[in-house]
Amino acid sequence: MKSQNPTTTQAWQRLANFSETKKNQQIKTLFSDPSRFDKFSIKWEDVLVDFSKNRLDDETMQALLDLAVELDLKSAIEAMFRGEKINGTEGRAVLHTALRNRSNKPVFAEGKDVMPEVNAVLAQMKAFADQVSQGDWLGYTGKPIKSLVNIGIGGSDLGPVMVTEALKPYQNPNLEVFFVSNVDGTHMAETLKRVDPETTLFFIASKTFTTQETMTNAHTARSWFLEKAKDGAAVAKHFVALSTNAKAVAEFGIDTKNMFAFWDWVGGRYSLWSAIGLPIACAIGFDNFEALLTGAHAMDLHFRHEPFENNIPVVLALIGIWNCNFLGATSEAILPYDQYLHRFAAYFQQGNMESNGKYISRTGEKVNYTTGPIIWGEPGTNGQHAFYQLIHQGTHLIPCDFIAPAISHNPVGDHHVKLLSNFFAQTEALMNGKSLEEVKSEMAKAGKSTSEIDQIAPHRVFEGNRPTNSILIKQITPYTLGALIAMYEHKIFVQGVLWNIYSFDQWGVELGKVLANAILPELKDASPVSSHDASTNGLINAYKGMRG
Ligand SMILES: O=P(O)(O)OC[C@H]1O[C@@](O)(CO)[C@@H](O)[C@@H]1O
Repeated sequence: MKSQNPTTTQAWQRLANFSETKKNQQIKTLFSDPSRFDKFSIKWEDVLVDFSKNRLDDETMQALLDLAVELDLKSAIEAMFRGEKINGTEGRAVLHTALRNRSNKPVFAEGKDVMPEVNAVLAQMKAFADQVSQGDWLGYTGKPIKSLVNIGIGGSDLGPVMVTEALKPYQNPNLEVFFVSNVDGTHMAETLKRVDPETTLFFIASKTFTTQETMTNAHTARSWFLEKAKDGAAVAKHFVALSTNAKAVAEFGIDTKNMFAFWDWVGGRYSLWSAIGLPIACAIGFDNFEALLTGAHAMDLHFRHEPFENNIPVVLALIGIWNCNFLGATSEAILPYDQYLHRFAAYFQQGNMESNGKYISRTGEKVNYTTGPIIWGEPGTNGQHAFYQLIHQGTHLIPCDFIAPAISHNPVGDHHVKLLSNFFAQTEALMNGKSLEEVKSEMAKAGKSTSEIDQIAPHRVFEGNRPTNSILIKQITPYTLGALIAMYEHKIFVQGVLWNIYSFDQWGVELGKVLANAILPELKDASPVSSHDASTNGLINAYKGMRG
C-alpha cells in the first residue's frame, strides 16, 4: 500500500494551482452545461447520488480522479478486502467487509480463511435471535424476554442505536430496546426504572471487555438483577456478552456459551455487522439483519469493482477532499430528511472523526494539510429551525449531505411531500441564493420604503454557492440502510488513504482515560489535591467543597 504525502503528487499540484480561480466558481453557472446533472450524479440500484451542486467542473473532477490513481487507491482497496494488515500501528487487518461477505468466498487474515468462523457466529446469532424474537428465550421465572438492554459505548453502542432507530418500522412489537452507554448513573438508573428483571435481557457489548463505562454499567445491571433474582445461576438467562475477550467475559461471570465473539480485525466503529449487531438482530429479526448485511455487501462490490468515475464512495471522498483541502471547509453536515435516521450523523461522528481525526501520517511525520472534517448534523426539517441560518448566511463553508427516502414508512396525510419539498428546496436555495437586486425588488413590491429597503436588504441577501450532495433513496429498508452505511464507511476509507493516515486505530482516546483513572482515587475523600495544574487542582477542590 503506497504511502505518499498527497501534496507531492502532480494531481494535487494541479488542484492547488487552479483552486485559486475555481474556488469562487458559481455552481449555478456550471449548469449552463445541460448534461451536468446526468454527468454529476450516479444511480445505483434504488439510490440516486446527485453531486452536481458542488463547486466542481470537469477539470477539477478529472484532477481528483487522477489524484486517486496517482496515490494508487486501487491497490489500497484490494489490500483491505484481501485482509492485509493495513491497520499499521496495531498490526491488524481491517475486515468488516468479511462480516457481510454474502458471497462466502474465502477471505484470508494471517493466512486463515475467516469465513467459517464468521458464519459460525452468524449461525449462533440467528439461533439466539430467533429464540428471543419468538419468545422462546425465557427468563429465570419462565417468562419470555420483553426488554433488551444493550450496555456498551462508542462502536459498541452507536451502531446498534442508529440501526434499531432507523429500522424501527421492522421492530418486533413484543420487544422494547434500550441502550445504556454513559457512565453517568442517570443513564442506567433511568433505564432500570423502565424494565423488569424477570423479562429483561442484557447485552454486555465491548470489544475489549475492559471499557470503564461499560464494565461499570454491567456490574450495576448485574447487582440490580441479582437483588431481585437472588440466584446467581439466573444470570445465564439474562446476560450475554458480545466481545473478543473470552477471558474477561468469563471473569465477569457470563458463561462463554452466552458469548458472541468477534475479532481484532473488526474495528469498534465498524462492528455493527458483527456480534455487536446482536441486539439489532433480536429487535428486527435475523432475516432483516441479514438484509442489512446483504445491502452492505452490494455496496462493497460496487466500491471494489466500479471504475472510480462512477464509484459513489470514491466520488464522495474526492469531493470531500476538494471541499476540505482546497475550498477550506473544516466540517461536513449530514442532514437526513427522515426522523428514523436521527442518530445517523452521530454514528458517523465516531465513524469519520475517530478514523480520520489524525495529524500524523503513515510515515510518522506531522501532516502539512487538513485531514478529517468535523462531522455533525440533525434530521431535516428540524435543522432548518436551528442551524441552517449559519449554513445559508454564516462565514463558514459547510458542505452538506442531504439524505431522503422517496417513500415514507408513515404516509400520514401530506407530511412526506412537505418533508421532501424542503429537502429539494434547501439544496436549491444553498446553490442559487438570492441577490441584492432580487431582495430589493421583492421589498419594493411589498411596499417597503426606500430607507427600509436600504437598511434591511443586505441582511436578506443569500450569497448561495454553498456546496451540497443529495442522496435520494427509494425507501430506507434494511438493505438500503446497509448500503448507505457501507457507502460512508468506504468514503472514510478512501479519504484516509489519500490523506496518507491510519484510519483504523484511535490512540487519541487513550490519554483522557489514563488521566481519569489517576484522578478517580483522588475523589474518594475530602482531602484537597495539589498534584495537578492550578486549574485542575482548583476544579477538583471546588468539587470537593460543593459535595461536602
Ligand atoms: O467496544 P469497547 O472495547 O468497549 O470500546 C468502546 C469504544 O471505545 C473506544 O473509544 C476505544 O477505546 C472506541 O473506539 C470504541 O468503539
